[in-house]
Amino acid sequence: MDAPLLKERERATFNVTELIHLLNGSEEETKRRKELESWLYNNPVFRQDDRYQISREEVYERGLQKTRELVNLCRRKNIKFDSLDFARLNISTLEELPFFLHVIMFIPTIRGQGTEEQKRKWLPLAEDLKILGTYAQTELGHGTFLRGLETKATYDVSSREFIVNSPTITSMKWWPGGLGKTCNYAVIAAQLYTKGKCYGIHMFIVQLRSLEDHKPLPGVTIGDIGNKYGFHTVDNGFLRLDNVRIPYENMLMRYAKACDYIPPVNPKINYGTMTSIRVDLVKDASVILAAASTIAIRYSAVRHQTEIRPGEEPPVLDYITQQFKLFPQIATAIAFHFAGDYMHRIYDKVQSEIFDGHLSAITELHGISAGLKAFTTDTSIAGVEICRRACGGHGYSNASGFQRFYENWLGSATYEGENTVMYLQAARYLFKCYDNPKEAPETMSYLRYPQNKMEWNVKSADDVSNYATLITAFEQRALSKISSTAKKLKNLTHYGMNRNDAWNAASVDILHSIKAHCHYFIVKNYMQSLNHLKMSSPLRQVMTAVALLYANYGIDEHAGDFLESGFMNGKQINLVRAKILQLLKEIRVNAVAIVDSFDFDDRFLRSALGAYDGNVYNRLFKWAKLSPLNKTEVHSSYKYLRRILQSKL
Ligand SMILES: CCCCCCC/C=C/C(=O)SCCNC(=O)CCNC(=O)[C@H](O)C(C)(C)COP(=O)(O)OP(=O)(O)OC[C@H]1O[C@@H](n2cnc3c(N)ncnc32)[C@H](O)[C@@H]1OP(=O)(O)O
Ligand SMILES: Cc1cc2nc3c(=O)[nH]c(=O)nc-3n(C[C@H](O)[C@H](O)[C@H](O)COP(=O)(O)OP(=O)(O)OC[C@H]3O[C@@H](n4cnc5c(N)ncnc54)[C@H](O)[C@@H]3O)c2cc1C
Repeated sequence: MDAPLLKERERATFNVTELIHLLNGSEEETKRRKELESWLYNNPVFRQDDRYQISREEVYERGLQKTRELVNLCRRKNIKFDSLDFARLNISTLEELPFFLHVIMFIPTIRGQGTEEQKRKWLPLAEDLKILGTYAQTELGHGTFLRGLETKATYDVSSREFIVNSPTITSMKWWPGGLGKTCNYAVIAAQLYTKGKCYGIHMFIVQLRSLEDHKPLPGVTIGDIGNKYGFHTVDNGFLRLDNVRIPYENMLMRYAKACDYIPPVNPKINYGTMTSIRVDLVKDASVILAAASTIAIRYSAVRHQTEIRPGEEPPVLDYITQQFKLFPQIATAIAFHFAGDYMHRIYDKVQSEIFDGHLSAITELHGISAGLKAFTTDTSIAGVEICRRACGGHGYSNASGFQRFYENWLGSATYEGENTVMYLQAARYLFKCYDNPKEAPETMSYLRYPQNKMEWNVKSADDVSNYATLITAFEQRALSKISSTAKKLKNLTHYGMNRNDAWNAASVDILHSIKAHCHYFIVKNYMQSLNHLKMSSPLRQVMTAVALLYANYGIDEHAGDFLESGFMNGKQINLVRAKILQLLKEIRVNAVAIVDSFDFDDRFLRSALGAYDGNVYNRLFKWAKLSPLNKTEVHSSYKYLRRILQSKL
């Protein structure tokens, strides 16, 4: 192992294994995760060393080979698709596999919106992979505005069938994962028409390809939408339906009935699958940022460059600017880890209420999940890029491992709800609670108390080491934004603007308000989670420093907000900045040990810069030699080069 990483690990002041188990939930959870990973990583099909030297078609084919291996493994080990074990396996492959949507959206939509009879029919087929489905909602012309979707499902009473049709080019389904070449079924979001009346979006199970030869069925035009930033293993596809007839029983009718139409108690119950993925994305944001931080910190500990003191070329991790870039990323990854735990707890609670027929909580769940999905994906996407840039030239190489994270994760700002739209959806709920504070859920309970123009009684750097004062700072910042925006909305409507135009006119302020609220929630949840966790005092000291860094860094990053709120003054902002420098120094000794606690296998990171042994340069050279251009000493295209060299200008 590279000596610098050895020395870094020897300097650690806490037990790495204790933090690994804390982040995994328990020692047993850690053991189970590592066992599952070993089943994957020991399988050569999950290799990735030549990932950037193969074509899109080979990448897609590899994706299907991995799917086959993953499915065989699940069958051998009796791992169900809706199990925690499968979720762990899935994140460990960190490849969006072609059948991915089948597991995370097609099956859950049937499970959540099918009648008992429909579940009895379709779930065994889907769980046994007799059929492979996707979630086909987005169209060429509409992704966000679901009420604007154009695909039609017209009920034909005489034949007891639905006629599913794409009436225009913009109504073609566009983007669904696995739609292009993999899936033979889809849950299709379509406007339900019966007896000449439109009843809005409902979900319909439609067969797309023959189960015998996989050819498209009559009336089905289908294919891949072409190359994208990432998701190369996934055949995101297009689909045009030309009056395809499906049986009456293929409309998912747990909450609505087509014949003599009975509407769902809450029409947005049909959107439940999207909410479940948004909840997952909060924890995924933590994993992606933790992986990128691991690569950047380990590399920064072995990369020596220039001098602080003459004659000494230090690891770049000794530069305060490098620490200022990277340590907040570690802190953010841990903050989002706890936010993801919170989201899953809330989701499970609401799901059980929904299955008991109580739908009231779905608006709150939507409001919270939409906001945190946008906040954590936006922040982590930016964080991965900060980590990449912190690795200089080698960070720009595919050998760094960053591109694979980045190219797939970039999509999270768009899929499952474009982030601006999600922020505004969350804000819609936030301002409703502001106007009716008694209805505010626990996550917005601070709205119940009028904003007091409190002065932050912070006199020294030590005062910014107190969770309560920091939580109050973020609370007051959010309240200040929300109340001033609410006043703006009130003025706009008072002077005659209708509510929707006023909302649009104030939407930039609304965006700032909901982001401030999300930030407050993340800080509060982070600190309260740490307070509830049992840990040794050496570990608590480290975790406290990291949590304080997350909060103080957030104040520094948005200093204008805190000053504008009147809650802090310039002197106090400087105290925060002094505290940040003190925390960077305190964390430095444990930086490598903290990312070791994220416990990523090298075969997950697939990074010459972030491997556990720190043997960067040999790994880079070995990877470079894989380049197809190096198959021959003189490339076959030399004939062109020769002409260039011999040509006369
Ligand atoms: C590792 C992860 C891998 C992921 C792989 C990628 C797979 C990707 C799959 C997809 O992308 S699937 C498609 C995702 N598409 C979307 O998310 C579309 C987003 N758009 C919408 O959700 C809606 O169009 C909208 C933005 C909510 C707007 O709809 P509408 O115009 O009807 O709403 P409003 O008039 O604003 O009223 C909103 C009203 O409805 C409630 N609500 C909205 N959504 C939900 C929901 N999901 N659950 C519960 N309630 C919802 C909202 O609270 C409002 O209620 P009220 O305020 O009126 O009470
Ligand atoms: C990798 C990937 C995988 C996907 N997989 C699937 C899938 O499996 N199934 C599926 O159905 N879909 C899928 N999608 C589609 C995805 O859900 C949509 O792209 C997404 O919902 C955004 O919709 P849109 O593309 O129409 O963007 P638009 O809504 O057109 O957004 C364009 C711009 O308009 C702005 N905007 C739109 N509405 C508003 C508003 N009300 N207020 C303010 N600004 C607004 C947005 O903020 C954005 O800046 C996938 C997309 C990607 C990138």
